[in-house]
Amino acid sequence: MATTVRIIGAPMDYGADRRGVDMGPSAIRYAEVADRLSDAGVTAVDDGDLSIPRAEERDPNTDEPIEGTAKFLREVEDVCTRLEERVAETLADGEFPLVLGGDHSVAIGSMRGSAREADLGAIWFDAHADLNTPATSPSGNVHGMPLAATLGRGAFGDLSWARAPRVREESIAYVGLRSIDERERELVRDSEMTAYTMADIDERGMTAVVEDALDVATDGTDGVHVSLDLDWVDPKTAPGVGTPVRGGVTYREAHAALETVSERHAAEEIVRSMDVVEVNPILDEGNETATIAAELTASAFGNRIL
Ligand SMILES: NC(=[NH2+])NCCC[C@H](N)C(=O)O
Ligand SMILES: [Mn+2]
Ligand SMILES: [Mn+2]
Repeated sequence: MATTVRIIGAPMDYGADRRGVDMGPSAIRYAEVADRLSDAGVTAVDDGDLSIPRAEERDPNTDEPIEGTAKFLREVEDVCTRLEERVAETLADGEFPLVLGGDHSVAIGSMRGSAREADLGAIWFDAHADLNTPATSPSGNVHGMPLAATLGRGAFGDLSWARAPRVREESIAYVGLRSIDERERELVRDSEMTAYTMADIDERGMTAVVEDALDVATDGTDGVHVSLDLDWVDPKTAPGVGTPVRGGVTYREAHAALETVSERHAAEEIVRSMDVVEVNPILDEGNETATIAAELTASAFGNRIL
């Protein structure tokens, strides 16, 4: 990818149950994400972090006037509104926004910002569907809801999210699903989204699946958002995540996926924005998960063995 990559840290953990993902941006920087991008031949500029008050100083205010539960909803909205602005500005400057989370609710901000001036498709690399609404969520954690919020589904009170941006369900493809809540299953089945599960990857191989996912996300859109949740990778390989699910993608499959994205981008300039989320350094072993996050990011930007 030829353009300058602007790194935007979003050290937010309001959307997750377990403390620690707020340290994700530091850990991924420590794993030399900027140098790895330079090695891949792209210019990376670090914009620093959004300022985010610590969760202890806040009240989870679960008594929101909404149906169901969404903890720290106001706080998540505040951060995502600021992130949306930063992402939109970055794109307006002709640069590429790379958002480092933080829990997966940061994707609400990245996607809304990326979709402001474009019809946006997305590839969601994740063990989870993240399509819960406050009414269906078993946990009340907003990191299980970012796709619902971005699509304007569910009762998010009077939040700006209710006004859906230019993201259509049929332009979203999941890759690697393996943990879906009971009520969420119906939401995914009844949606227009395309879902490639781990079984699809077993059967067809990662490269073929990602090629198809790219077809879905580029069809009728102006560009693609890549959302990379590190719990997509098998927890034996990437243990530093708050909601690990066994049976995930291997180290090589993960690289193959991001390499496939970058090949298509090299030919067609399709990727507009990306976020790398859910790295939890407290649960990690020797910063391994953050290192994999940084490596996969470099693969997405064209880093190759030869
Ligand atoms: N981005 C994530 N790690 N999401 C995990 C979501 C887990 C579960 N589905 C929930 O709603 O609570
Ligand atoms: Mn997720
Ligand atoms: Mn996940």
